[in-house]
Amino acid sequence: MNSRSNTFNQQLQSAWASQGSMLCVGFDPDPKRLPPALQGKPEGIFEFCRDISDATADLVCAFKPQFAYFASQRAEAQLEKLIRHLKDQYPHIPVILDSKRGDIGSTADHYALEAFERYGADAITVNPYMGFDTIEPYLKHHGKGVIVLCRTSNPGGSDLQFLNVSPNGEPLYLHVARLAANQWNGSGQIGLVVGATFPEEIAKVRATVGEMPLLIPGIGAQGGDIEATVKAGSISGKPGTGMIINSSRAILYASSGNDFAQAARQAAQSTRDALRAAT
Ligand SMILES: O=c1ccn([C@@H]2O[C@H](COP(=O)(O)O)[C@@H](O)[C@H]2O)c(=O)[nH]1
Repeated sequence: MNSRSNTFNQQLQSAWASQGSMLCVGFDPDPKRLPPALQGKPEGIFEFCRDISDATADLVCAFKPQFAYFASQRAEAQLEKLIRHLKDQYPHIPVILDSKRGDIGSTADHYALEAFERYGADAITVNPYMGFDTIEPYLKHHGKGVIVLCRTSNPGGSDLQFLNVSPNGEPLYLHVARLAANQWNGSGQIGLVVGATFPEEIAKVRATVGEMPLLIPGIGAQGGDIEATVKAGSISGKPGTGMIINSSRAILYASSGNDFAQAARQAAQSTRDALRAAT
């Protein structure tokens, strides 16, 4: 990042203010669910995501491509092209590469290069299970966002994240939140993933981490409650900030027809409006 570029955090603050939205549109392009006009097209995945980004860019504070959907289809070149399109057309909207990386430092160095230099993402999601030395390589990329899994939206997240890990009975996810806020965030680059399916835990995380940005997946297809989520994650005195609330399938597949982009816009608009109404 050159010294004149905005950091991920600055981009987010500006996007919350100028877009008036905490909605993040997630790109999880399932080849079986592409509209008829794009099925089997060599760049169908790119075109699908591009058209949805163009239809929703004025409604969002961030975009979040999910790496696995591209890699499983040998469509990494389409992911590169998509992020280039997003950065060219919507430089004010941060792009979060959701790849949930986690490995020893020497390998993490390369995951960081892949995310920030190859793909040009503004932020990445990472798994904290292997500890701080596996997160540090991402932080060397000054200004880039590093969003750490904390309390994930899936039911099985409770298998580990709810285990008590301290004498006062603190669950692992809160321990991660405390570490992230008090020890790992000297450079202000860290955010946390907390699922909309667990609003009580969102509130506990918010109480632990102050104003740290929270990436919140789980509304839409996973059924998370928008009102409860916004209430739990809000920052006192700063409405409309602090949360990047993701919806992927409910927006991408709002229509299975060739009108997919208009339908995605309508779904994104009503989600953005519901988030605003709950703020
Ligand atoms: O705890 C987590 C962390 C990440 N995700 C990702 O978010 C989207 C959710 O998609 P929907 O279609 O809106 O359910 C997807 O890319 C997941 O990999 C998550 O769901 N939960």
